Amino acid sequence: MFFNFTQDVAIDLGTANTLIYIRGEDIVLNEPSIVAVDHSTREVREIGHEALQMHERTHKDIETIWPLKDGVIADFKVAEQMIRGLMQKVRRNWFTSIRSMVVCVPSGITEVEKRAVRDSAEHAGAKRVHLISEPMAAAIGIGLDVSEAVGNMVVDIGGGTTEIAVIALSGIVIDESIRVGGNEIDNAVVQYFKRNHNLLIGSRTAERIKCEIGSAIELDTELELSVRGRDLVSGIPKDRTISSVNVREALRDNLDQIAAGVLRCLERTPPELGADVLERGIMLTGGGAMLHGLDEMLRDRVELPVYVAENPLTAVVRGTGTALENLEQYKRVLI
Ligand SMILES: Nc1ncnc2c1ncn2[C@@H]1O[C@H](COP(=O)(O)OP(=O)(O)OP(=O)(O)O)[C@@H](O)[C@H]1O
Repeated sequence: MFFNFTQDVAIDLGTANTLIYIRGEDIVLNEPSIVAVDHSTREVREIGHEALQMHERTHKDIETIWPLKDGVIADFKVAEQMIRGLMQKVRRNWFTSIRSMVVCVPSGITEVEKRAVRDSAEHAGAKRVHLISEPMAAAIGIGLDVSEAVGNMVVDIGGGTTEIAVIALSGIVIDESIRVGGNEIDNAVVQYFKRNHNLLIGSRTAERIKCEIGSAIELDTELELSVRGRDLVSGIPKDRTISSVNVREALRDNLDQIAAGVLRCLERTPPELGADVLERGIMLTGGGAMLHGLDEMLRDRVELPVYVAENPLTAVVRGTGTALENLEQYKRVLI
């Protein structure tokens, strides 16, 4: 009988979600990038879904930590514990070790930040670590041939950052990473209802509002949602009905920043590649691409075709997984 005690894995280590792909299998894990630790001993209590259940509901002995901020590792030790813990959830058996690990990172990452990712992956048990930039992984993940002498523009809207890139000949020709993503948008929703409606809501409620009734364009029939928060006048929890019109207003500044980033990249794109983008359109990936009407809003602003990828949340890990499966073929796209 043959036992294989090594695994090759691809990881989309995201600000909001971590996804793991195992060579020869598929995406085997998709969990929020959060860890609950004991406040005094710093021992890990829960990782992923279980830790998210505790978020904003903890007492003084438990702390929930998102170890990544703006797409990069902000808490090295916790990031390492998270990778180790999530790998344990998908490990075939106790003896299995990780041979190769491909990890995606934002395109604007510094050398120090790259080092932090490598070290975390190595400390979590990976013997060989390769890095790939997020927009490149997203492009591969949605099936684009990145090696062609043709320009493709990808906009990956994640939890911490929006990565905009024009890719051709296995390289990134133009890129921009802006620190606006789903978290910033949720925060804008919290601030909006606090300032304009005297209603204090938690970040998870803000995210639910964004996903359920948030939109980038006017709706034929505007929507309403009942939410719970603290009434800042009476000081007690209340149910309130909020409208999609208000949510859109809350999102406006952040969406304007994303549109401005796309326009800046287009202005810097060499004309031949710009012509390719005009023909092929701009592809949106990442969870933020699922915001209702974002493609339409961007289409109006940049006057180019804009499409949402089929599975925007898994595009990056799929591309990272494809690079892992074909390391030789993709060696030029690895960092
Ligand atoms: N329907 C939706 N509408 C708007 N935003 C959404 C929707 N579904 C998910 N999101 C947002 O997508 C974000 C997560 O996306 P994703 O998993 O691509 O990010 P990430 O890879 O963790 O982050 P980063 O790439 O910045 O490190 C969250 O902020 C989430 O709120």
